[in-house]
Amino acid sequence: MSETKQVKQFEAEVSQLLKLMIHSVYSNKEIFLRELISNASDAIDRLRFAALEDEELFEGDTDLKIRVTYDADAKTITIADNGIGMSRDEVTENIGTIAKSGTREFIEALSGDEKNDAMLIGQFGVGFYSAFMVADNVELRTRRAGLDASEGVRWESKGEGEYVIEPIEKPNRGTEITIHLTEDDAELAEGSTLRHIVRKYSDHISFPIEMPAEGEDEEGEEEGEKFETVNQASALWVRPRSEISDEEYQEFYKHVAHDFEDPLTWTHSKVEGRLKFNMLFYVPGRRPFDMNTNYEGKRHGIKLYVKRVFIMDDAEMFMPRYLRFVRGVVDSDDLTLNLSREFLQENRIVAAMRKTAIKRVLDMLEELAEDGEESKKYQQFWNAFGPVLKEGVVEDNKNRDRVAKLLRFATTHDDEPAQTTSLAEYVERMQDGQDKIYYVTAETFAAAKNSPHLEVFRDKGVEVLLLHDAVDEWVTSHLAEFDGHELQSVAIGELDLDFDKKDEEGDEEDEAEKKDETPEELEGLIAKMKDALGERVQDVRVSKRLTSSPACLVAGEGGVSANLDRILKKAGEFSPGFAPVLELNPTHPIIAKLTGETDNDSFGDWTQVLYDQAILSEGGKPEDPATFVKRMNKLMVDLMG
Ligand SMILES: Nc1ncnc2c1ncn2[C@@H]1O[C@H](COP(=O)(O)OP(=O)(O)OP(=O)(O)O)[C@@H](O)[C@H]1O
Repeated sequence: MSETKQVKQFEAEVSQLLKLMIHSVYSNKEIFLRELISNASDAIDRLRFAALEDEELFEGDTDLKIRVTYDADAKTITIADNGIGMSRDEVTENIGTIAKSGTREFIEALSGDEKNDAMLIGQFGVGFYSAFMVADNVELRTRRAGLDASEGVRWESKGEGEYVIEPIEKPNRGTEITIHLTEDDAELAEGSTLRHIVRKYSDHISFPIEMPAEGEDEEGEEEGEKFETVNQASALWVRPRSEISDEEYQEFYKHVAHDFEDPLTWTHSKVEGRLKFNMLFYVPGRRPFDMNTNYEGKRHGIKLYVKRVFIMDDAEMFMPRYLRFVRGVVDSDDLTLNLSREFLQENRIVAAMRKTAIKRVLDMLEELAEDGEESKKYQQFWNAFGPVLKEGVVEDNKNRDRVAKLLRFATTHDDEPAQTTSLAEYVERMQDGQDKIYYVTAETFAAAKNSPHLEVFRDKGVEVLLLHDAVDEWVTSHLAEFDGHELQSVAIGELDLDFDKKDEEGDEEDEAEKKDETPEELEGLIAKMKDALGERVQDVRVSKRLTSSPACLVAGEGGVSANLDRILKKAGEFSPGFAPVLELNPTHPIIAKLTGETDNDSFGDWTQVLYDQAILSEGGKPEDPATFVKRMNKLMVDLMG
């Protein structure tokens, strides 16, 4: 153990962040206090939880609280808590580095432009380091609960690349942070200012936040020594909704979600049936810096409390994966205090609570999706978390229909990448006699939008959903129908868009007509092409899809689309394989030319090129690109004569 005084360098990322803090033009500097109080409250929560197992950790002091004191002359503010505290290793680990996910993305996003970067601070949230927005020196004294008084740690930094760490004697457990204010921010060290800031941002903290009694107490000879609680000091989520202001809900969100920005919406309910519990759930206003890791709900998902006592962060058993963007608190009166994660995963009470939790979150999203001013917010939600919510169609059988109603898509109706159309809107716009919901899947929006499979749909004005998220293939394979209308890929199976005829002439005649579809003069061509393509195709036939392209590939009935085949292969998963059908557009000049082609080699080249082009045009890659190019060049030279 290194029990000496050491000067250490911050990690490069921390240094960069600190520089940003020190030169910050972030307009809302006072929130540093909210961040430090939020950390203090978490530390007390963690102590109380650890003490469930080992009461000794209280060290005889169960009066859990946070104290904010100040010294106007010395220009300091001190925030002290009697929470869990930190060991020397923990200080180095937590305060010298940033373990937070998304840090790299955040640093990369910094532009050097102060205003822009200040906005990013707001999106990223910097916790402890926000102290450097108002301080030219920060001092932290801490001792981990249960360790000897001699194992206290003092940490100090000016925020300029290095910090000092040394052992101190600290009789009482917990953490004290002293902010040495800069000249510009010195006026913060004043009673009524601090009181105001605490009430504004930290009123919801469930532990008492004490400050020296002042002002009200005119007689106060002992001013400065008497303390009073300045916040409500009760768990916000157990208070009646009618008594909580929007601002309080918003500040509480920032505390639980470690977010600097307001949430988009929330739902708060008290359940008092067979089971008793409180739930408060929020939808964040934007997607976290790194969708993939933070998103998984690491650390800042749902907090579980049992009878007001904090039990754990990320109580993922209360929320299905597709709702992992939800942040908030669950507080049960029925669970016991000593429980493990494993126990909770299997628990009947938890299962019942989870069911209600899902229902509440879906209610909240439905409300947000309803018309009016709120629907803009729903769009904001969808843009941030749409791809995650979509997983619900696959994951949650019971709520599939509810989730389906919440989905939003880009479509050929406006040909814009923004996903704004609901399935209900699509159904409303369906043509007379149309009974299916058509969609195309591709890797990008552009590939979907320009897919040759859409030609006849565009011609006839039939709307098609343009899907290009990887998850869409799974969504469509699990969502067989919506509102009685089957979902149909435009790239799978045969196609019949003659809605009007069907209405007038009835199905039987229509069937008869369908069988008779290949004109005689094309039969020879088709047979020759099948021959030329061999195993590359399952079949060659005349297309009902194409109006301007010469050919396209579609999956046979019951087959997987080319897009899904590519996704599976890329992910190293088994694909049942794409056994394509090559469809031809008999009105295209190339097809007309091929009908009269007598040179077998040239016919073979044309056929292979058509096939490879069909792959390219829907976003795929020819199996043998070099041969494709060679053939193209040969044909071009031939044509040039
Ligand atoms: N008062 C405290 N008592 C004990 N540990 C603390 C205290 N303040 C901070 N820490 C430790 O330092 C870590 C880093 O704190 P910091 O505020 O930088 O980030 P955070 O709270 O983890 O996340 P965020 O940046 O999202 O707020 C915390 O996770 C905690 O382990």
